[in-house]
Amino acid sequence: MRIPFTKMQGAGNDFVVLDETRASYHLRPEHYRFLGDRRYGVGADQILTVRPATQPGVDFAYVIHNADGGEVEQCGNGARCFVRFVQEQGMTEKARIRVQVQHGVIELEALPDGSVTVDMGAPRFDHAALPFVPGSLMHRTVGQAELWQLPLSAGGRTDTVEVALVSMGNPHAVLLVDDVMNAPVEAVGRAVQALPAFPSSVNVGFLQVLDRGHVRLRVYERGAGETLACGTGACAAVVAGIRQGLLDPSVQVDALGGTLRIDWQGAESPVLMSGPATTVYHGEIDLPEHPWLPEVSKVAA
Ligand SMILES: N[C@H](CCC[C@H](N)C(=O)O)C(=O)O
Repeated sequence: MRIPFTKMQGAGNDFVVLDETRASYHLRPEHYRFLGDRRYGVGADQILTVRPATQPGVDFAYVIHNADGGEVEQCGNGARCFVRFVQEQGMTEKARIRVQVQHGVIELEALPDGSVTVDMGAPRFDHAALPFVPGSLMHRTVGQAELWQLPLSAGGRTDTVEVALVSMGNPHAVLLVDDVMNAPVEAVGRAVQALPAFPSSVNVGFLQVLDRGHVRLRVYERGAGETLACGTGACAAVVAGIRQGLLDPSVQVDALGGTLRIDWQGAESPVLMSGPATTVYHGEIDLPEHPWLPEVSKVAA
């Protein structure tokens, strides 16, 4: 099956965008894995699909699959690319659109300077929202945040990391680090994701606070590994920092791949995210009915 796609990126988090507003391709997880593969397919952290809205007062539906083929609830950098895509494709005349995702509706606005602002909705902290199953894990309270002590066994040693938990529709565990560039992102990220406390896995953020309005962040994402930027991860990290009394309501987030701005007034207010969204190229790909990919474990990441 030959399908058109658009390659896009937001602060280095990259996407394959598919238009299913006229017809569905009826893709399976193996197809999304193939599209996301950087050797056999197009290569991307996530695959974003535009579908017709199924509820009133909404312009489009927005479906997200990680590179591992799994469908997920939300993608912030992808949302900015989503609105850029539907505008460039002439699918809407609006500068501000409402888009339905798994857990609700988000509002996206493309600004004249080329950046895009997204109302990502309010964060949630209840364990069911992630989900998080604490079992016998210990925690302490700092400011408004519960900080959970997670035992990680790596290399025969058991260390403990302390995380704040935030749901942006998708699950995030955020830990504070002194030097994000030397943080053991993959080792700790994988170990946290493997814990039974996270039955649906989790995105793991490594947050370095530079001052009350400026942070550095790296994220080991569920279903994609470390990405150059994570929009929902930036939202979750800033919310976690504000709740611990470390950050002001408006924060510049420096990710490896670019800069995002996150604003949150606390409590039930929505998290607002601003940042870049770029179309890289348009293409077509012959998608095999039964794509073959090597075992990831045998192939260097
Ligand atoms: N890996 C995430 C989805 C993509 C999030 C990220 N790319 C963003 O910009 O928010 C998850 O499994 O929840």
